Amino acid sequence: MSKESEYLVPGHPTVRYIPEFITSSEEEYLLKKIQETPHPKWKQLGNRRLQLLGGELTAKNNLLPKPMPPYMTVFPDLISRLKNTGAFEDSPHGAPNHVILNEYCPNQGIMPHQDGPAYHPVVATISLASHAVFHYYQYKDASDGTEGRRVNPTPLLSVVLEPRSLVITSDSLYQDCLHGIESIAVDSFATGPHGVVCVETGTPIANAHLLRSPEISKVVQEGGVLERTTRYSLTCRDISKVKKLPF
Ligand SMILES: O=C(O)CCC(=O)C(=O)O
Ligand SMILES: [Fe+2]
Repeated sequence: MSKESEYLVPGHPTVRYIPEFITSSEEEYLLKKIQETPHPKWKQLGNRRLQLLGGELTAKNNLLPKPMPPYMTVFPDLISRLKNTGAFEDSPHGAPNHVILNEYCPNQGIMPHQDGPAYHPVVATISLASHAVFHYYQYKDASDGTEGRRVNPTPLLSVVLEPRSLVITSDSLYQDCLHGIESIAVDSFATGPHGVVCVETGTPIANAHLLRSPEISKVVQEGGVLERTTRYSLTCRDISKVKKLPF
């Protein structure tokens, strides 16, 4: 499914955006299961909390495997559905074996970062409950003599992630670029000479024509604001090295 050109973000063959990857009733079910999770399963970070599904990474980038919750493997069986997209065809296990469940309240985001070498370079992210504006960034050219790798603050590419959508990032966009979400409560869009841009970063929204929700696509096409509510995301990847357990 993901290989179909209708889902490609123009100019970026390494991003596929698939709206309505899950249904509203599946979303409702997943949110209920997530909200029922016992408190100790959440890891509190400085500005958000998360759960690791499928196990933890060791210092040497091995996965210490643990069973996934039934909502990933039994119903709605998101792992099989992700496998069916074809995105993990060439990955070591042919399917994701690790998922980060992130919770973002309004005003929470994630700094531009790279996901690191433990993973096969394909990431599939399902969004639940709220939209997000997801930015991909490049490093600045270090040939200007500066030390270290500075990030160009203007995103290379920005996409709107609707609730229930899937976004698949792979290849050079995964390996060479960074990605992040601004820590704001309201996303604003304004019309300009080159179409609608995200006001925060000044970048056009590359998947505007692929959006499915009438409310979101109206704002992204005509300008306006989208207030964030709490968003949950399931970031699914395949960790190459899996530690064998002694049982
Ligand atoms: O929540 C998202 O959409 C992105 C999460 C992410 O980049 C990560 O967990 O590495
Ligand atoms: Fe990430």
